[in-house]
Amino acid sequence: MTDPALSIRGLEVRFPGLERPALDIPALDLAAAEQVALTGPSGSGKTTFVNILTGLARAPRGSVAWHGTDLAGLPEGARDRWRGTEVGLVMQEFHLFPGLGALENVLLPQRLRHLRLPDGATARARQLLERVGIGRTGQAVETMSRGQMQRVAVARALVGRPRIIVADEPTASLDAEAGAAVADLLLELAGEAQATLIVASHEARFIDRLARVLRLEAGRLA
Ligand SMILES: Nc1ncnc2c1ncn2[C@@H]1O[C@H](COP(=O)(O)OP(=O)(O)OP(=O)(O)O)[C@@H](O)[C@H]1O
Repeated sequence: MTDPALSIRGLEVRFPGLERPALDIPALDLAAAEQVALTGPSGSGKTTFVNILTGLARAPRGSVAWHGTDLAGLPEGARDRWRGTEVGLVMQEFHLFPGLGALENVLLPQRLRHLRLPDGATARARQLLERVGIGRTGQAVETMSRGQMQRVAVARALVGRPRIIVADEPTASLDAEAGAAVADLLLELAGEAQATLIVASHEARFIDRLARVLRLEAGRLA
């Protein structure tokens, strides 16, 4: 693989009280724009891995390099800044801000990161909301259906043009129809943006649609 997007070497994460490492990944490379499922039984290390991949937690041993930046060598503040520009996150429980409309939710991370909104951010947010099928951009998010909420979260994840999109059980709390719509949007929009997509999921109907499947078993890639 020439110039992988992600290159992991010698990653090991241990927690107190556990005999074996929660994660033990000697080597893993992902190409840019690859679409990857992360799956495995409960307790196999998926959340731990997502936290390491997104820099929410620091790798205590080994290297986790995205486009040449080794997250293991960055302190927390630098990892947060890196995540803010490089990663779009979609979580199971949406993490939207109640009381604000869809458009303001999509723009909120941009507002917090930059002192003023970057040129074109509002236009791009509106365009993304239209793309994910949210017509009433001022509707307070807490009044939306769960499927609509997750579609707002997908638009928010993409608005800053991240090179990496990580979704943690994005369809687990949605019914089949809403889940399928969110899966379609994630695959299409990540593909169009040529972003590397990593989806942690238990759901066969989603996993089967991703080009590559990483299966964790007791912290190791099977
Ligand atoms: N902070 C922690 N302290 C101690 N043990 C932990 C900690 N975080 C995770 N673990 C342990 O590490 C292992 C992997 O946990 P992790 O949450 O990554 O699994 P998972 O595959 O995401 O599970 P699930 O699908 O149930 O969410 C488990 O044995 C868990 O109990």
